[in-house]
Amino acid sequence: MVDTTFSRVDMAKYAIEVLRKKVPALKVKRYTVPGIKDVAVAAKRLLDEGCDGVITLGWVGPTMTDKFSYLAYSIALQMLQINYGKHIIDVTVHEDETDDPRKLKEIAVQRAKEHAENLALLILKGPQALTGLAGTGQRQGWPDVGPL
Ligand SMILES: Cc1nc2c(=O)[nH]c(=O)nc-2n(C[C@H](O)[C@H](O)[C@H](O)CO)c1C
Repeated sequence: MVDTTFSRVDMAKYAIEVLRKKVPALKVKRYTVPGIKDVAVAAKRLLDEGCDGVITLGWVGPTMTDKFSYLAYSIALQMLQINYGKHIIDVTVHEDETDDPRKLKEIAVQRAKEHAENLALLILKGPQALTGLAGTGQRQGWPDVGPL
C-alpha cells in the first residue's frame, strides 16, 4: 500500500482496517511518500520486495498543475503494472469532486476501503474474483449506479 502526505485523509488507515477485519491472513506493507509523483517508485520497490499487488492512495489537488501531475503519475502506474504483470489499483481522490469537506472525506474513506477489498479479492481468488459483479455499475466512494 502506498500513500502520501499530500493527501488530506489517512486513507491507508481505513484500507488496512477493512483488510484486517475481512482478510486477516493478508500481509500488508505500507510505504508513505510526499506526493503522487513519488508513488510509482515506491510501488516498484514493493513489487520488487515480493508484494503480489499494490494499492496506491493518491490525492489530486484542484489546480491544472495538480491534474497534469496526476496524468504523469497515472501513466507511470499503468506502465509499471504492465511491466510487472501485477495489479496496481489506483485509488485517487480528486479534491474538486465535491465542495463539501465532509463528503470528500467520506468519498476517500469509502473508495480506499472498497478498492482494498477489490485488490484482496484479485490477489487471493484470481481473474474471476469480481466476475459476479461485472456490469453492475459499481462505484467506489459514490453510490453504485447500477446496471442498464
Ligand atoms: C503540483 C503538485 N500536485 C500534487 C498533487 O495534486 N498531489 C500530490 O500528491 N502531489 C502533488 N505534488 C507533489 C509531487 O507529487 C511530489 O511529491 C513532489 O514533486 C516531490 O517529488 C505536486 C508538486
